[in-house]
Amino acid sequence: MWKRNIAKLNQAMGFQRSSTNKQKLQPVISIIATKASSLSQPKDPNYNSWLVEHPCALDSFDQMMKAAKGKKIVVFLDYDGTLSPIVDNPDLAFMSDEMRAAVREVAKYFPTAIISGRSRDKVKEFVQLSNVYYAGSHGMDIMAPPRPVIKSCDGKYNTITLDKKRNEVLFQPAKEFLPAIQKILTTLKEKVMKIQGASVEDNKFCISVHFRQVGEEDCGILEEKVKSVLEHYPEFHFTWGKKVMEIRPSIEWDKGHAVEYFLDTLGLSNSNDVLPVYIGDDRTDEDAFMVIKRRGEGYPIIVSSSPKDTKASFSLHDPSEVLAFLLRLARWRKSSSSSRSFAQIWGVTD
Ligand SMILES: O=P(O)(O)OC[C@H]1O[C@H](O[C@H]2O[C@H](CO)[C@@H](O)[C@H](O)[C@H]2O)[C@H](O)[C@@H](O)[C@@H]1O
Repeated sequence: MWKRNIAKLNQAMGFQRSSTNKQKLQPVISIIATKASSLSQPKDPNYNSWLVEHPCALDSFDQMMKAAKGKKIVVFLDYDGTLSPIVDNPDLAFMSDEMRAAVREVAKYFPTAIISGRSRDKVKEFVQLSNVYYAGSHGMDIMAPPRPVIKSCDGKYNTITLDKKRNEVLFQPAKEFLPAIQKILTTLKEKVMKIQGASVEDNKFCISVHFRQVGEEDCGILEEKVKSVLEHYPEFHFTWGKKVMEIRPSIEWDKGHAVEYFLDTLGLSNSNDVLPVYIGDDRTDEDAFMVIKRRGEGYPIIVSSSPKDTKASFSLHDPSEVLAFLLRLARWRKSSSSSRSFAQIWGVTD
């Protein structure tokens, strides 16, 4: 069983069957040791037919990279459910060291941004990498490369500031909503505290109300409470995520805009040789998938272990497949003709 899994994972990551190189096998062995890989589990028939429409990005890897030859790949990654598995306690959603190493490796060769619903500080604390860009609050809090481009949202939110020390720019299109967000947080915490298992997470420019650990009988009451608070704040709305209600200011800015913003600041928005790869698992990632689809070039990849309605073109079953994909992507780039890193090519420090 072990040997078969190793062979399967090696194949997924593009290693030769006959490879006995200990170093190459190491990450594979540790993946298997740390978590049960989806590759060892049979996939249900519905999933298999869904895969026809959304082929596995590992199986399609060679074909995808053939089309990517000569293009500038830019990598966008969601955090929860993509880089880290979904767990009951949001504070414990750590990513593995293997995943961190894979993201670090990818970011050596391609500009890489993490776009999360979490606060930017929180996701940075989880990821702990200095060679990636971060966007928190579903893209409403972006720390981007230092390009002098000002992107406006409805011509209203030109809030770029220069962080001289880090030499990066901060873009926060929902800054004016901060006082209201603080008020909503306080009220929600008071109300929600009474419901067992519910919790409120401060994501800076948005708020998450978690109900993963709330009994089914209390979920309706929780929803009513959240709605009753929002009645007093018409400039906010809520959306559903994975066992979470996400309260956000109603501005026209989402993960899709964040992708466009990063491409702009990287000076790539008008290039036709740019190929964004976006990997995400949740509804909010669909906005980014749509942007990539609209551009007509790039790979929107959904992480899902069950069939779901999505704008993504490719799929990965779970974070362990994300890990295999990232390792393979870095390995593909490393072995292609030029071994210059993204930092060398783009003139940035990694
Ligand atoms: O955009 P993301 O990085 O995917 O963030 C979306 C939400 O993710 C987190 O919640 C989800 O993951 C938790 C940990 O696995 C899980 O307990 C929860 O049920 C999921 O909804 C995060 O806590 C939220 O604030 C994010 O909005």
